[in-house]
Order: sequence, then C-alpha cells, then structure tokens
Amino acid sequence: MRNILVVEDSPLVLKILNRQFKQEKNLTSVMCASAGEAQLMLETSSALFDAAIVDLNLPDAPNGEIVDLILSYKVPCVVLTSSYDEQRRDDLFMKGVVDYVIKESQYSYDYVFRLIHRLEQNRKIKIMIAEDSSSARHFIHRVLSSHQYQIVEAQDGEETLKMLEQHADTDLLILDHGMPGIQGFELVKILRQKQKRQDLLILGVSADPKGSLSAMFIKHGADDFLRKPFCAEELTCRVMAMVERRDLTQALRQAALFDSLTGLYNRRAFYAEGGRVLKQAQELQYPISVAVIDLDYFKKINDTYGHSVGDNALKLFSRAFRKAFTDDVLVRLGGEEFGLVSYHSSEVVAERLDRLRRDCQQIAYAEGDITPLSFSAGVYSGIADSVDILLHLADQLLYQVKHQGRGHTLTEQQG
Ligand SMILES: Nc1nc2c(ncn2[C@@H]2O[C@H](COP(=O)(O)OP(=O)(O)OP(=O)(O)O)[C@@H](O)[C@H]2O)c(=O)[nH]1
Repeated sequence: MRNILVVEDSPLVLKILNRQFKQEKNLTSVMCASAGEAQLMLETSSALFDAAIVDLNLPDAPNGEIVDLILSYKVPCVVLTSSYDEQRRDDLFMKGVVDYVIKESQYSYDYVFRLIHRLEQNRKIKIMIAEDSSSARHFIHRVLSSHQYQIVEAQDGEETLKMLEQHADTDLLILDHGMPGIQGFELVKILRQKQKRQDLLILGVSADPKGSLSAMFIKHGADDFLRKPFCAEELTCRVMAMVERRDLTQALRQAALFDSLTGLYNRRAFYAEGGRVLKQAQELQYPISVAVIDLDYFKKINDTYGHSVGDNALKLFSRAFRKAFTDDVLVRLGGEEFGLVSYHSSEVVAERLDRLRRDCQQIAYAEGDITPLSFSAGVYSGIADSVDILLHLADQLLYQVKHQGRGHTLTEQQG
C-alpha cells in the first residue's frame, strides 16, 4: 500500500481527489489543508509518503512555497494547480517537481493518478543516457530522476556498448546522435542486430536540424526521436509513453501466449514451442516424449468446496508441475487437463510424474481434511509429423488409465 500526501485547501478539489482515492486499491492518502499542517506531518513521518500532490496557492503559502518544503524531504512532488504561468512552470521543473498539472477536467485528475502509479513502477526501470555533452546529460539525468527512474550514463559510443553489457537489464537507451566515435544512428543499427524492441527501447536525440535524421533513426529501429533542445515535460512525456507502450505490448503478449489462471502456456503457444522441439527431434532422428495429464475427480472438488477452491487447486498443481519439469514445454490444455513436450525419455517423464504424484499429497488446496489431488497420465515417446499426433497418442493412453481406475501413468514408445 502506498501513501500519498495531499496538500490542498479547496473543498471541491479535495472531494474530487477523495473520490478518486476511494477507487484506488493500492493507494491511501493523508489530506492537509495548509502548508503548516503538511510541515507537521512531514516532520513526524516524511518516510511514510511515497509522493505528494500539492496546490500552489495555500492560505499560509501563497507562492508555491509548499514545493520547496516537500522537496526538502525528498518526497516526489506533483503540482496540481488552477493557474498556468510559463515562468513559474519552468522554475518548478528546475526545482525538480515530477509534473505541473492544470486542474482543467477529469482528465487532469486521471493523469495525476496515472503519474503516481508510474512513479512506483519507474523505480524498477533502468534508463541509460548516452550523451557526450555533460550539461545535456545532467539535465536529462535530473529530469528523469524526479520521475524515480534508475539512471546510468555513458559518454560516447564505445562506452555505451560496454555499459549495456554491464547493465544488461537496461530498459531504455536515450541515444545522442552526435557523439564522438560511433555515432548514435550507427549504434542503433548495431544494437538492433542484437536486441529486439521489447528488450531495449531506444529514444534518439539530436540537435541536427535535418528532418530526415529522425526518420532514419526510427526506420533502423529506434522507438522515438527528440530534437534538441527539448523541455523537461517533453522528455518525460515521451519516455512515459514509450514505457507504457512497451508494458502494454508485454501484457498483450502475455495474454496471447499464457493461460491466465496458471501462467502455463496456452494451447497455441504450446503447439508453437512444442513444434520447435519436434523439429529438432526430426532433424536429429531422436524421439521426444509427449504427456497428457488429467486431474482425477476434479468435479468433486468444485462441488464440495466451490469454484474458487477449484481454481486454487489448479494454480497449486501448476506450480508443482512446473517445479517437477523445469526444462520442458508445459501447457494447460484446458479445464483440468495439462500436457508437456520433453526431450527426455518416457521412463524419465514417468518417473518425474510419479514424484509429482507424491508431491500432490502435500498440496493444501483447501483448509481441513481434504482428499489429496490425484492425476492420471499418458506418456508417448516417438517422432511424428506434428505435436498433435503425439498428443493424440498420449491421450489414448490417458483414456486407458481413466478406465483402469485412475491415479497412475501409462507409457508407450514408438515401435
Ligand atoms: N475451478 C475450476 N474448475 C474447472 C475449470 N475448468 C474446468 N473445471 C471443472 O473441472 C471439472 C471436470 O470434470 P470432469 O470432466 O467430469 O472430470 P473429473 O471430475 O476430473 O473426472 P475424471 O476426469 O473422469 O477423473 C468440471 O467440474 C469443470 O467445471 C477451471 O478453470 N476452474
């Protein structure tokens, strides 16, 4: 749970913010109506605040003095004001506020909350600034630090490549074009041979007036481009948009490939990944194993304890399944049916399934005295034209196990 300090004297604005906080599951707020009240609060508990939302015109601080107070306690400060003043805005960004938002519409309030959430997520995002001008580097560093990003710096092309190896977890590279040695644009080409867009975002920057440069950057794999000089807000807006776009793409990818309840591959991804394993097996003429696993009498669990306990049992089983088969391709085929493709022999897979069966005895999917989870499985080992054929053969073995009374594994190898 994160705690936000709000310093605001307008009852109407407080009402709007209060309503918004009520809809936020992971945020709590402390409301102060004056700078004096906020000071008392910060003196005793500044470490408790993850960020502050402040008004510039308070009865005891009419000229934005609240910003200096908040920043002196190193609390990220978002200004929410009704008056727009260009000079004041520049001064506030120089001081290091996160943002300067005008109370104009519901969108302004939504934006403030989006920012507050981003600040938390930004702490996990690493940005590398590759820029030879120390003043430009410091400016970018200061602006992005106020948004809580982790920052590393490089001063030329060679150092950028070295630093990217040391900081392989870098999320976003801000890349100046006109650096000594390898130029920014050349670096984009080198980097994109190694790293895909989802692994490293690139924001090109340059003072070069040629419009074609930005197009060249983007055509060769940069995600966006900024022409120098740019202001603090433009930089943070572009970076935020890039990171949000990447997060959205990752979420879509996750939803497209993985089962949302168990986190295992869904059928489509399983056929793609399993297909790769099978292709190698075909090339090497080396058999692979395919298993189909079905939980026994699962309907009874749902009927006895309810659907959410059933869901919990599926999640806990999947966790144990993943632990038992760390180097194989695992899938939730649907309902209470699971599958796998493995380079291992049918004996090894069956042995691991036996161990998993024993582990299932310990899975406490509901409170009290419960019937342990049990499953039946069929494992077929061989080479075929498709994963589907092998899956069908394993499924036939599973069918036999179900008829023989459940709770064991049948294996078969291609003759
Ligand atoms: N909780 C929960 N139950 C599910 C889910 N998907 C399928 N089921 C349930 O799984 C049960 C499967 O029932 P059956 O096909 O009769 O199989 P079973 O009871 O396991 O019996 P056998 O397979 O013959 O041993 C049904 O009650 C489904 O509603 C799910 O995502 N969550």
